[in-house]
Amino acid sequence: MTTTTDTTTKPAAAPAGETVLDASGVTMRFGGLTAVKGVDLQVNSGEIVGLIGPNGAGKTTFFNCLTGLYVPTEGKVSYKGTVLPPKPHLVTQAGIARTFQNIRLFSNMTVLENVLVGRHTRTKEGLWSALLRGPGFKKAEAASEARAMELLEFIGLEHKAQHLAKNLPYGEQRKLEIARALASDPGLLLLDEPTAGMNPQETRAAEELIFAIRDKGIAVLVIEHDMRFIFNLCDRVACLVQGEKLIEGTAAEVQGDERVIAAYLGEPFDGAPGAAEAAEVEAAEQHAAEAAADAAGAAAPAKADAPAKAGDTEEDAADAEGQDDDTADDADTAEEAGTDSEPAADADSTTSKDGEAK
Ligand SMILES: Nc1ncnc2c1ncn2[C@@H]1O[C@H](COP(=O)(O)OP(=O)(O)OP(=O)(O)O)[C@@H](O)[C@H]1O
Repeated sequence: MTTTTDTTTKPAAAPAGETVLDASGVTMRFGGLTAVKGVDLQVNSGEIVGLIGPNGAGKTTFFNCLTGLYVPTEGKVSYKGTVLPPKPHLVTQAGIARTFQNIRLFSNMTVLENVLVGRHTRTKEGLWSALLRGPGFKKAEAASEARAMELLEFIGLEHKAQHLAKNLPYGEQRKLEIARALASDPGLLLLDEPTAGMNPQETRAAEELIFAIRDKGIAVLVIEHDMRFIFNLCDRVACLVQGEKLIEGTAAEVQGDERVIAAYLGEPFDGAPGAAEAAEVEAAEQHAAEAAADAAGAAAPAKADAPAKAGDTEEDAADAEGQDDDTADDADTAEEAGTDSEPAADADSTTSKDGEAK
């Protein structure tokens, strides 16, 4: 018969300063899209590290690479010096837990049961043992339940242990997710937008909770869009832009970096990730527009004095009209050509011009 073992022993808290997470050169491609590009990031014990970046910067994809949900195209992820296999359950077993951007509770289970689910990686309950409910199983079950209640007390929800998860207010559901993640006794907790949808009081409470988690010796890596929250909370902040790490530093360093501000405002800046690709696209568009404008000029009736060549505006055409004897014909020609050779910056009109030119 399979024996029941409760492995409730907590992993020893890392000594201060030990590298808990070491991600190096993590790259994730989806077909032609590089969502994460060569990202290096370390998180040390005793630290709260923030990961920020505009929408679509690759933050969640990076989390998914860390937790084995995605197999990175390149790079490796180590936890306390051991390279992690890209399998979520093995990553959890190793000591990394996470929450998700969207709440993923078992809504028809009680608060306590939700936390107990999070304990399963720390217990080994054999099938026979579970079916027969022998003394070993009962002991393990009681230990798990005690630990789950301890966690509920820690997040302030012990009085709601028997409530259905779906009946909790939003802020408490978020807390419960954190308790469930903590139930696997992690050394590193990854939080994906833990305060999304929270009111200011709930956000403040979440901040307190994360500090308390750090004080228990658990390192935290947190994605969040609420900058006040991030800069208040984190010892270090890394900013991703278009999949690349733009900057990493203290809250003050990152907060004051004008490239970060520009990235959030969507303004271009020298050396911005993706800037080279954007410049290539711009040059190609410019080239196509010039070619189309030339073709439009060539397609116009070949009158030596006709003004309707590429780049001429309608005003030019109208001026020329007055200088030409064949006024009616030239006016039509000039109008068409002038309209068709509007400044070449508009990619859509470039396409249609191209079509017409051919
Ligand atoms: N499974 C997938 N298949 C294809 N593309 C994906 C996949 N997951 C993410 N992406 C793309 O990768 C890019 C990064 O997405 P990701 O969700 O990681 O960004 P994010 O920084 O977390 O954004 P947000 O702050 O809005 O959550 C986006 O362009 C997204 O569309």
